[in-house]
Amino acid sequence: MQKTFKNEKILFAEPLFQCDGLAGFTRSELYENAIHRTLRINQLKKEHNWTQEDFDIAIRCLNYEVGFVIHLSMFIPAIERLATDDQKAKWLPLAESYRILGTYAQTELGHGTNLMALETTATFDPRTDEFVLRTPQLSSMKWWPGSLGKTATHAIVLAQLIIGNKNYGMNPFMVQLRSLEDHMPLPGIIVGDIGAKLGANSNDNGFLILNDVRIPRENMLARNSKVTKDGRYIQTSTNKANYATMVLVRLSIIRWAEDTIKNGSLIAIRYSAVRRQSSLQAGGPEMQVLDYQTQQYKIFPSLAASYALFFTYEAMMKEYEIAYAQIMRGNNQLLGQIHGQLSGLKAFASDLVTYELEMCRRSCGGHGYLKASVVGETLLHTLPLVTVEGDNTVMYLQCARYLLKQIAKALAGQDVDEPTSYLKKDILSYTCPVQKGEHCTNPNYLLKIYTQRAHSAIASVARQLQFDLESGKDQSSAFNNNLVSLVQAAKAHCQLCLMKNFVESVSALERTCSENLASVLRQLCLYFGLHGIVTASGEFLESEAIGLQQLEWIKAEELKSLAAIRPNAVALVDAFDLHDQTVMSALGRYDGNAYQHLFEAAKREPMNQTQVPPAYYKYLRDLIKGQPLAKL
Ligand SMILES: CCCCCCCCCCCCCCCCCCC/C=C/C(=O)SCCNC(=O)CCNC(=O)[C@H](O)C(C)(C)COP(=O)(O)OP(=O)(O)OC[C@H]1O[C@@H](n2cnc3c(N)ncnc32)[C@H](O)[C@@H]1OP(=O)(O)O
Ligand SMILES: Cc1cc2nc3c(=O)[nH]c(=O)nc-3n(C[C@H](O)[C@H](O)[C@H](O)COP(=O)(O)OP(=O)(O)OC[C@H]3O[C@@H](n4cnc5c(N)ncnc54)[C@H](O)[C@@H]3O)c2cc1C
Repeated sequence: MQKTFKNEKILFAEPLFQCDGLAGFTRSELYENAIHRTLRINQLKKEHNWTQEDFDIAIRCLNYEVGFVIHLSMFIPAIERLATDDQKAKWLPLAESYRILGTYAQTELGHGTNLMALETTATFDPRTDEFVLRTPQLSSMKWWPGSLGKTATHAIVLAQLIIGNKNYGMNPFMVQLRSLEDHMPLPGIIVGDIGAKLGANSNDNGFLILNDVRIPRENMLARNSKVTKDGRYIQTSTNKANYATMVLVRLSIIRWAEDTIKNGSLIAIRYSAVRRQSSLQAGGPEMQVLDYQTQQYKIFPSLAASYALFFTYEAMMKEYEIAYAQIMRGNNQLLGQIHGQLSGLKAFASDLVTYELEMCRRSCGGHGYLKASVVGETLLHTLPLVTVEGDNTVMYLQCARYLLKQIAKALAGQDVDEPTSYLKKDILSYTCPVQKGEHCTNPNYLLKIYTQRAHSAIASVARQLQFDLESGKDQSSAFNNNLVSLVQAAKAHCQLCLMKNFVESVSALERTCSENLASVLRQLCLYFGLHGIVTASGEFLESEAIGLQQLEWIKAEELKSLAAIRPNAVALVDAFDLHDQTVMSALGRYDGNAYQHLFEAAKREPMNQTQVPPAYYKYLRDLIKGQPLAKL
C-alpha cells in the first residue's frame, strides 16, 4: 500500500524521529522539533542519496509532523507554477536550499473562501517601478498562512493588483518579510503567530500586516500575467492559472487523507484483535471485540476507505500530471476538469476520513480517549483538511458547477470529459441492474447503481435550477435555493469516482496478483460499494437505481461481507507496511502488546516523574491533616 520505505531503519534509528516523547511538549518545543526533523531528513537525504520521493515518504512516515510544510508543499510549487523562467532561476535555488523560507499568504482575517474579495492591495508605482503592498484594514491582514508566524523570510502574497484606478484582480507577489541577517521583520511588516490551534501546533500559522511595503516590479510572479514598466497589464494565460497551486495541494490532501485513515484503521483493527471483552455465551471465554458484528460495522468502513483512497489518489495523480503538463505548455483545456474533480474529491476524502477516524477512536473504548492511543491526535491533526485548500462545502459547489456544465454539454449532444462520460447516457434508459440477490455480490453491478444515482442527482438539480430560473428567480437566488442539492450531487459524483477507481484498480491487479489476494481485494471492494449504498440508501432509492427489494438484498450482503472480511482484517492493515514509529500508537503496535505499551506510555507521563505532586505541599497536605487552609 505505501511504497515500502527502504530507508525506514535509517530514519527511526534516530531518537529525533522516535515519536513517543512528543507528549507534553510545549508549542515552542513542538515547533523546534518539527524544524529539526525536516532539516535532519534533508541531511539524511544527502548522506544516503535519497530521491525526492524518499524524502516525501519520510515526511509521510512522520505523519507530516515536520516543519516547513507550506514551504515544501505550496511556496516552492507556487514558484514553479506562477513564476517566469527568469524568476524561477532566481527564487527556486534559494527556496530549495532553504536560503529563503516561504509561505503562501492568501487568506485574510476577513476572507478565505472568497478570493475576489481579498482586501490586500498591490498598487503599481510607475515613478519608482515598484508595487506598494498594503493591508488597508484589520480584516485585510493575512491570517492563517503556515510558517508565517515565526519562520518565513518570504511570502507569496496574493493581492489585488491596482494600476491607476483599475483593479486587475488577485495576483501573486514575492514579498520579503524578514531580514536574512537577523530574521527581524522588515520595515512595514508586522508579523506573528495566530495562537494555539486544536492540533498541528508545531506549525506557526501566522498573521501579516503590510504597511506600504515596496517591492520591485519584477517581484510579481508573472507567468500568467505581468505589468510593463509603463504600467500596462498583460495577461498571458487565464487568471485561473494563478489558482494552480491550490489544485496541486488538493491532490496532496487526498493522499494525506489516505495516510491518516490507514493509521486509524490499523490502530482500531489491531487493538480490536487483541482486546477481549465480554462474551456471547454465558460463562464462555471473553471474545475478541473484533468478532462482534457491531465492531466490524464500526471499523471496516475505515479499512475499505483506506484502499479506496489509495486507488483514487493513484488515479488522480495520473490525471493531474497529464493536465499539469498541458497547462505548463499553455494548454488550459483540462484546467476546468482537474479543478472540478480535485475540488470535489479533496472535500469527499477529507469528510470521509474525519468521520471514519472518529469511528476508529470510539471503537477503542476508554483507551481511545488517551493521547497514547494516537487515534484522537490523528483526528485533531486531520480536522483542518475539511477547511484548508478550500472549505469543503465550497469545494463541493465548485465540483457541482463543473458537473452542471458537463451535463449541459451532454444534453446538447456535445463531447464531455472522461470523468463525466456517464452523463451522455439517456437518463430514462437506465434499468435497475440488480435483478437478483446474487447481483449484489458483484462490484460491477454496484458500480452501475452508483452511476445511475450520480447521474440522477446531477440531472435532478439541473432540472430544478432550470425550473427556478424559468419561474423568474434570478441566477443567485436559484443557485442559493439549490445549494444543498448541488452539494449532494457533487458527493454522489465523488463517491462514484471512488467506487469506479476501486473496481478498475482491483480488476487491473487481478491480472497480475494471486487469486487469493484478488479475492480479498474483490471482497473489500464489494464491501465498500455495499456500505456506501446502505449509508446513503435514501439517495439511491430516490434515484430509482434500486428499490426496496434490492436494498434488502444489499443490506444482507453487507453484513455477510463483514464476516468475509474478518479473517483478513489484520492482514489487510499489516499490508499498509507502516512502521510502529509511524503509527505511534500504544494500541496499534505490530507486537499487539497494547496494555504493556499503554503502561509504558503512562510511566513516561511527566506527572509521574515525581511520586508526590507539588500541589500536595500547596493544598492537599493541610487539607488531609485537617489543618485550616491559608487564604487562597
Ligand atoms: C505537494 C507535494 C510536495 C512534497 C514536498 C514534501 C512534503 C511536504 C509536506 C507534505 C505535503 C502535504 C500536502 C498537503 C499540505 C496541506 C497544507 C495546507 C495548508 C493550507 C493552505 C491553504 O488553505 S491556501 C488557501 C486556500 N484557499 C482556497 O482554497 C480558497 C477557496 N476559494 C477559491 O478557490 C475561489 O474563491 C472559488 C473557487 C471558491 C471561487 O473562485 P472565483 O471567485 O474565481 O469565482 P468562480 O467560482 O466564478 O470561478 C471562476 C472560474 O474559475 C474557475 N476556477 C476556480 N478555481 C479554480 C482553480 N483552482 N483552478 C482552475 N480553475 C478554477 C471556476 O471553475 C470558474 O470557471 P468557469 O469556466 O468560469 O466556470
Ligand atoms: C490549519 C490551517 C492552515 C491554513 N493554512 C493556510 C495557508 O497556508 N495559506 C492560506 O492562504 N490560508 C491558509 N488557511 C486558511 C484556509 O485556506 C481557509 O480557512 C479556508 O479557505 C476557508 O476559508 P474561511 O476560513 O474564510 O472560511 P469561510 O469561507 O468563512 O467559511 C465559513 C462558512 O461559510 C461557508 N461558506 C463560505 N462561502 C460559501 C459559499 N460561497 N457558499 C456556501 N457556503 C459558503 C463555509 O462552507 C463555512 O461553513 C489555513 C487554514 C487552516 C485551518
